[in-house]
Amino acid sequence: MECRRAKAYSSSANLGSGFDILSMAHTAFYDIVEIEAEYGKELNITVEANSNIPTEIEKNSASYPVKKILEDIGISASVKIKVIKGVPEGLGLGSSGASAAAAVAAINDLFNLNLSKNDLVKYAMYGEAAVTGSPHPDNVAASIYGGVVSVISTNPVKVVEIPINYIFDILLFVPINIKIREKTKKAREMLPKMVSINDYVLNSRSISSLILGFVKGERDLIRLGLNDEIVEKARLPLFPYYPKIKNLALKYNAIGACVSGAGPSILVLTDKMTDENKIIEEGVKTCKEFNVECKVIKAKLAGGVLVERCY
Ligand SMILES: Nc1ncnc2c1ncn2[C@@H]1O[C@H](COP(=O)(O)OP(=O)(O)OP(=O)(O)O)[C@@H](O)[C@H]1O
Ligand SMILES: N[C@@H](CCO)C(=O)O
Repeated sequence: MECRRAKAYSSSANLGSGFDILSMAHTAFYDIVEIEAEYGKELNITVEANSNIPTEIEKNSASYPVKKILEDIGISASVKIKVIKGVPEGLGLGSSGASAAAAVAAINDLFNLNLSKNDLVKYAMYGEAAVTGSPHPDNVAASIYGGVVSVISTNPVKVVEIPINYIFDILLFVPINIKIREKTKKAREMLPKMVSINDYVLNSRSISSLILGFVKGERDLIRLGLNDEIVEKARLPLFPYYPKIKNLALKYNAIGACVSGAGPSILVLTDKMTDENKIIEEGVKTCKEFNVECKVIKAKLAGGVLVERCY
């Protein structure tokens, strides 16, 4: 039996107004997916995990993309998938996406499929569909590529890595006593079907400012860009502490703050001008005011998915 082990990092999607477009991989957490396989008469996939995630093939974000790849290519094999969760689930940290990213990278290497990174993203999106009912591409793109990415097309999938020319650190406020079942699915149902032209313009300005800020290495543009008028506002009941945390992050001179993915975690970008300790101290107190216990994780930008042989 051949075996591959892949490691994929957590991610924060959206980055303000880049809903389903922008995402950032970070070193906060990672998932490992090990896949063992041997050719057989028919396709048979089993999943085991070290946490309470579903192990039905079509409901697990690691196994469903693997099934899709092997069916499309026409490979009959007996496949054992082991998911070792490191990214906490349902907290807006791209947990389902990290498993999907690791799984597609492992199966690609195991069967020498030579799929491009965009193909890996395409298949990993099935993992998100399995979990949330919609194949959002942003988390899986960041976990596969690493760094900060922009998904500029989904049909066909095209992901662009954004050159980052400003050095920053990452703080994540992670609520540890909130558990919302099918959180991303619910958060997507909260979104408006129509938006005003005014909000559309404001969001377009923010997204262009953020991308230009990263590329040109201009702090002020990144700060201006980390804003959203549509998605974060519609989902505010899921993270009522967010406006207060964002205000104090800006008060203590963070570069900016936004909701991490569909929440409830909050992403704060900092640099040497930021009073991080104050943000952490007052941010944790703010969470408590809302009866939420927040753990603060410091992280850096992470690289893309890595695959090795299992020994
Ligand atoms: N391999 C997997 N890893 C993590 N969650 C999984 C996996 N397979 C299925 N799930 C289910 O998906 C849900 C987590 O997905 P959800 O979209 O709510 O969170 P997330 O991926 O952490 O957040 P976000 O997409 O906002 O970053 C949980 O209910 C979990 O049981
Ligand atoms: N773009 C997705 C990311 C989920 O992590 C959403 O906000 O629903």
